[in-house]
Amino acid sequence: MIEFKNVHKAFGPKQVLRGFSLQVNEGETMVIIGYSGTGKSVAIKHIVGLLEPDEGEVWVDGLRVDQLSRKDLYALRGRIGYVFQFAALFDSMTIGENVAMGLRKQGELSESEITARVDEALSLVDLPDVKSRMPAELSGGMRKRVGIARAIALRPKYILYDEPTTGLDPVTSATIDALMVRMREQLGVTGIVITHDMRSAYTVGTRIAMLYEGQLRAVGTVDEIQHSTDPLVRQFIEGRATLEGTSALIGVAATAS
Ligand SMILES: Nc1ncnc2c1ncn2[C@@H]1O[C@H](COP(=O)(O)OP(=O)(O)OP(=O)(O)O)[C@@H](O)[C@H]1O
Repeated sequence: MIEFKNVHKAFGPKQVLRGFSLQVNEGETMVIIGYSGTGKSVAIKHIVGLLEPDEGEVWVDGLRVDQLSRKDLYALRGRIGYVFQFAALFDSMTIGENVAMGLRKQGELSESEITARVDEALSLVDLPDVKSRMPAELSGGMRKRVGIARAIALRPKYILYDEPTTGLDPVTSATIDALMVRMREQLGVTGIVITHDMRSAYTVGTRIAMLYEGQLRAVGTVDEIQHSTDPLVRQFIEGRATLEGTSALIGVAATAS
């Protein structure tokens, strides 16, 4: 289980998280939605200790992340796959080497075991034949899938996906969505997905949380969020424009006119 408890985080004078609390249970895929710059990426970076809270706590499997020794933090990171927004593959390495990198770093498997894991991970993302290719030879969508393969090669308990479908065409996005569902259903991976794409949120989420002004605004099943009566949630999920400083209700009027 992953739990944020009243997390505050500022960068200089800029207060980003202002008492964010959220519980992510085992086996679920929690989608986090919210306006740009509201702190979604900042929140999930706390899970792997890339950021530390100014106040509040982040717990993973009963461990308080900011109080772990370096060694325990590395062990925790081994259980958490992180798929970054820009599937940052190393351009000078083959796809196979990219996927193997985390396993080599862990130093626990023999070369033949690593090869087997890389093959397995690439088949799981339906890219069995790209091992010896270079990243530049692949499309953006394929590179995202390689990023997911690299995460699952470590057989993580959790995967954090930061905007996995941003910049992809609808068909490729649907492939990535299907893959995230597969990770949960077939491998039992617990996921957290940050996305702006509501179609993707409804497809992959077992629950959806909305972050607003550094706090949890709403959390619920897909159905609950789709039927939310909170005007801010409605405005966001319906993608309605509003002018800064105007209320959500003015947004409704503007759309209707
Ligand atoms: N290391 C950092 N130093 C200073 N400011 C930061 C740092 N990381 C994030 N921020 C700021 O915190 C705010 C929240 O950023 P974050 O990336 O979490 O937003 P987000 O909700 O994920 O947005 P988006 O949907 O656009 O990715 C932004 O204003 C960002 O500039």
